[in-house]
Amino acid sequence: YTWPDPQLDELESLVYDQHGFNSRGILAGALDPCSRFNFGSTVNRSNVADWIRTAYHDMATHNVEDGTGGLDASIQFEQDRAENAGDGFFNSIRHLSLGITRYAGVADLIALGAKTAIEQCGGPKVPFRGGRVDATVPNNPGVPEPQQGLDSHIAAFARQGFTQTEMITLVACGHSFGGVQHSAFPDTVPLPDGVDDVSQTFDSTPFNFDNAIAFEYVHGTTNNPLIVGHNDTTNSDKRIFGSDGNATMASFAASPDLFKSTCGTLFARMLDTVPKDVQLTEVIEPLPVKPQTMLLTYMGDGTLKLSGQVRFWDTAESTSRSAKIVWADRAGKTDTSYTDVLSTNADMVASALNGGNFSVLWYNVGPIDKNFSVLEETAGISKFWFEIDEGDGSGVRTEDQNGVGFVLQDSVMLADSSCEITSSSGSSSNATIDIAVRADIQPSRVYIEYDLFNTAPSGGSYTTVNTTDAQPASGPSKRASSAYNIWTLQLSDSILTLSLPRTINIAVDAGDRKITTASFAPFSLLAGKQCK
Ligand code: HEM
Repeated sequence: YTWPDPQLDELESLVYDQHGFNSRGILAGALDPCSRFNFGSTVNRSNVADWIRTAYHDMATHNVEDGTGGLDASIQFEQDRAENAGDGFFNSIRHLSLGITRYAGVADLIALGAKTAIEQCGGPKVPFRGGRVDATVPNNPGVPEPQQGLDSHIAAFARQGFTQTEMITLVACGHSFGGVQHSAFPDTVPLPDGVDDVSQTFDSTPFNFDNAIAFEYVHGTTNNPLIVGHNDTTNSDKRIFGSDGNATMASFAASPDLFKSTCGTLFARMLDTVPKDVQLTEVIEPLPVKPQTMLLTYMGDGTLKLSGQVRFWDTAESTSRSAKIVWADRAGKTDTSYTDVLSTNADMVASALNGGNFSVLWYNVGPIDKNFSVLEETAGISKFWFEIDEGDGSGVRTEDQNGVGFVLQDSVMLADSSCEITSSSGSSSNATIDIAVRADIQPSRVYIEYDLFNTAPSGGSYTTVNTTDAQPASGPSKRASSAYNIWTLQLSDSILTLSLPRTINIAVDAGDRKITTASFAPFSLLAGKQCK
């Protein structure tokens, strides 16, 4: 895709900004190490296993015939059903919902959680698409349970869109992680003396993806409670794995690579099983060069400040490299003076999932100690791009999205006269957000938009986009120019308390056009700049 695209930019960041500088924390941050469990001390439980099981149970209500159900976060309303025994769903959703925004809802975060867990903990690469739509009511029941017979399981997977061989595979892929808990399945897993609860694992490596689930089954060394459980009625993995004479499981026991690649395909199908009217995005690939939070600030002294950061994917640190940003003015023309350095330092490195075998390098726009470039207000900007010289004689490389450039509007932006008033105790702030609107725009409305995090009485989490309108500003501190007019609004910290993440964007409606800025965190941007 081409930058900027607010939804795809956010999804791309959730998928790829996982470790190191500018990492998001919510996903891979909770899987480090893979045995990490945020909700108690039951031996052998993990976030990894809970997130994968949550995605399967949410998807498992899908009906290929009528297109209902699928990965749509309806699991939020289905947790009192016997087929959803255990507290793993509640825990997973509580954590993953911290990441929701108007661009990615609970269902996308559930899918991202599973994808990240699988990849971070030794599993196959799972291509990711976004755009799932959160259900507001429960779906029809239909998650398979261990006491049900083989015919019932074959029928349930067929309803979900999977053949018998795919059923064997998907169960093995999922049960490469985690185990069965006594508290949720007391008839399947007995409680040893001296502990409150226990989880008996499906294989000897419950926190990492590998083919031990198949190897130990085929070689008769398994301790999987759904295979060697004392109560044969609940030995569903035994019936499922043996249902084709062990052919599929034997092939996985013999080849870790076959198991991994087959699981990659089926996990992706599992995550992309959605209600029929949902249109998923393209597969989110990392942008090789990705600007982030590129913001213009109206300085009121004839200049605009351009700040932001740029991520170079699969790029190692190099002392011989020089990199610069170049821009075109509002009229589309460039000039030898329309350029500045990009700068980086040793802290600005990141890496991909699973440790990654390559580096990701971030750069500041402008000198490292400034992190901005200065533009002429009268000239403005329409787009920018990057010129990289590796210093190895190969010449200058231009990164401009195949000639399109990185388009940036200069019609509306934050004004530098914005400031905050911190309460005497320092516990709350009120911000004055001043907004510069280009004088040749006739706005019908100037406002900010921010996501508010809500919890419905039924237990579901969702976001709403709230707005606060600005008014034309007056007074000497609001330095309008012939090129820009100033609008202003008040924003209280308490408004943003429920906002996750605490970011806003400025928007202008003009005619049938809506023009918006990138989102920014107002209070951290103002950073104690007190109103006079
Ligand atoms: C006939 C189909 C299936 C049955 C009967 C079944 C049954 C079970 C049971 C009884 C548990 C224990 C849950 C607990 O103690 O909280 C479990 C755990 C788990 N299941 Fe399945 N499962 C099936 C299919 C799948 C599939 C297709 C996946 C994913 C692709 C999956 C992923 C998991 C994971 C990751 C766990 C571990 C959870 C943890 O350790 O907290 N299961 N399953």
